[in-house]
Amino acid sequence: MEENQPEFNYWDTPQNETDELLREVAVNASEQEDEFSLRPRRLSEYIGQEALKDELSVYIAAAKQRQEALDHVLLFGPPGLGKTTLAMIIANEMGVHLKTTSGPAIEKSGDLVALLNGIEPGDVVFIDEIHRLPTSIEEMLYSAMEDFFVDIMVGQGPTARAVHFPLPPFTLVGATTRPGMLSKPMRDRFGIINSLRYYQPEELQEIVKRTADIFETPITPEGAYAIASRSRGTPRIANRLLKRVRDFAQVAGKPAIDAAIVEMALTKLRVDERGLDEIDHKLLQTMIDYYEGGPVGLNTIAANIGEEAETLESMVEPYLLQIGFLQRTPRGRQVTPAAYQHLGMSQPEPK
Ligand SMILES: Nc1ncnc2c1ncn2[C@@H]1O[C@H](COP(=O)(O)OP(=O)(O)OP(=O)(O)O)[C@@H](O)[C@H]1O
Repeated sequence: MEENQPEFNYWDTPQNETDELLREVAVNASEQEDEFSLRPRRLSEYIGQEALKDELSVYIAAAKQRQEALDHVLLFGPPGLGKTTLAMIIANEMGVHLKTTSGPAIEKSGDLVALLNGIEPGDVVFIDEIHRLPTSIEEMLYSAMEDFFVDIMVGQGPTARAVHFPLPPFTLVGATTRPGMLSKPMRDRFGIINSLRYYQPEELQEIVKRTADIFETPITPEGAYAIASRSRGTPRIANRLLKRVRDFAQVAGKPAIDAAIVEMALTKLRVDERGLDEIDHKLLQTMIDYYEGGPVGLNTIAANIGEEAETLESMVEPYLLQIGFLQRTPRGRQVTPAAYQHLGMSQPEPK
């Protein structure tokens, strides 16, 4: 660090916007309280993703033995598969603090400094939706990740000055649903890169049973399996469906959640036996009714059904691709024979 550069204290800088940031964190915290209590806290309680868990447990043990910060970790995969939960577990297993934020919440260099201010050696900093960081912040992160410092400009015009902000070694855990949108230099700075895959129904069944235990709600194995098989391979959806089915079971005076009440509740919620909901049906039906099943571009589909193309691409389409109901072709998306069959429709003859 150059000698004439003053130590920067974010909290003393005029016009800081930390209040805004803290308010945002408080709102998010109350929304996430319920989810937080469902999150497993140790790697051994985290169900499924066996290969990823095996790998991580070696890296964590090695880093702890060397008394070093864990290498930076990049997790990618569709929403709700447990990336945030894993970041919390990593911090827990390493025995360090966790600071969390998301890409869109960091707009200015001051936001990044506020995030990194006060971290202790080895701490975990979690950035969800890391692909949505502004480019200027991403570039500042390079030095933070590689050499543990950030340089920022403070003030404007002739009084502007660069301030060097040293950091202790820390672990950045980045999560993204869109790995392709991450720049190569950013990607290259992560030592551990791993994807999360959709869960098998048996794994989700275990997650549902675990959550039902936490809620002290009796559930039969068949009931748990019925929820699991309609949860699009996604724990967050499994937990959400369980909460709704629990309401139906309670009002119906059922002593335990069984397959019959799941069937009744999920039919009412318009979740079909493959876990497709209204938006999936709307997407497939629009492609079939107006575009003979495709190929048709995602933007065109999005405009037709009144959804953002990005929402379709990151939240809706991955599961439809995974179960083979949609196909990506160079000319756009195409509905597959399996989807026609599921919808009880016959596929038009190719022209
Ligand atoms: N492997 C797992 N075992 C048990 N519960 C899990 C597992 N993975 C996720 N969950 C539960 O599913 C919910 C969603 O997980 P989480 O928020 O970590 O997903 P995510 O991938 O980070 O999603 P997003 O990226 O959208 O934040 C949480 O309530 C968590 O407790």
